[in-house]
Amino acid sequence: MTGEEQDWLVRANQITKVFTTNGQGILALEEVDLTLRQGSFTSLIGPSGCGKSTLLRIVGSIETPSRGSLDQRQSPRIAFVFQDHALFPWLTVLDNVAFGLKMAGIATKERYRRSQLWIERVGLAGFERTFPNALSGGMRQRLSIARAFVTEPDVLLMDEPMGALDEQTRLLIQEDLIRLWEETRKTVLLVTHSIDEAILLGDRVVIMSRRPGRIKTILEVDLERPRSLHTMTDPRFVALKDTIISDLHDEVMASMDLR
Ligand SMILES: Nc1ncnc2c1ncn2[C@@H]1O[C@H](COP(=O)(O)OP(=O)(O)OP(=O)(O)O)[C@@H](O)[C@H]1O
Repeated sequence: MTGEEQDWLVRANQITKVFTTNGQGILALEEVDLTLRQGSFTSLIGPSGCGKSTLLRIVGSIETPSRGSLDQRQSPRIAFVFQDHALFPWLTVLDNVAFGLKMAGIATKERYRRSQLWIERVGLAGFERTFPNALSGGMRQRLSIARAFVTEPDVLLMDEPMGALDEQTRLLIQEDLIRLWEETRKTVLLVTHSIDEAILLGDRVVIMSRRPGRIKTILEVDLERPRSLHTMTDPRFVALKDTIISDLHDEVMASMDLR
């Protein structure tokens, strides 16, 4: 058996997804196979509209495939981080983080202890009593990350979590995510438009073709950990980026009918 056959946690098999709007069918995904190995970080990249979010939602069981199946091993607990934060504006930072633990039936004292720990880990100490609308975009994103990690999920599904942030804030949060991931080794699927982010964070980068989305290429990221923002200047990083740019360029041009 190969490593992948032994260690998989979630496996999408031959997933096809058709959306029907106004009587018209849109083929979003076609026969996609994707395996998430336990403790691995997978980055998913591809042209706009190729079905990345749809695939992530199917992997997280919040969308159903039209054809194909999803296998999960050991009923993994799944948490999401989305770009729009999905925070509760009427709850403080502390209560936003504690919310998932409350739903899981964790006793008050313990859920505040764990929440406080994660608030500190993402650099929000001192903001426990603040409401989300008084936080900057970067702080809100940190809060979303704390909220996802605090529930100790087996699988973390992140859809463009840093898409709305300015470059400096994005770099800081990428650095935080590298550290948090290297400490916790969650199984992660990250959808991103950023090639740098995909390589910097990922153990492998899955490149999708234009719609209907299929898996075009899977590239292993052969860069040792711990990583930092300086990893981006490593010649292997630059070479990998070059390969991905060529692959994506072909797909984006074709998706716009520019070839
Ligand atoms: N609920 C829906 N109803 C109808 N069509 C949908 C729905 N969700 C997605 N689609 C369509 O499916 C295709 C794939 O969408 P999806 O959001 O998964 O792509 P994406 O690669 O994540 O895009 P982007 O990179 O622009 O965020 C698109 O053509 C989109 O319009």
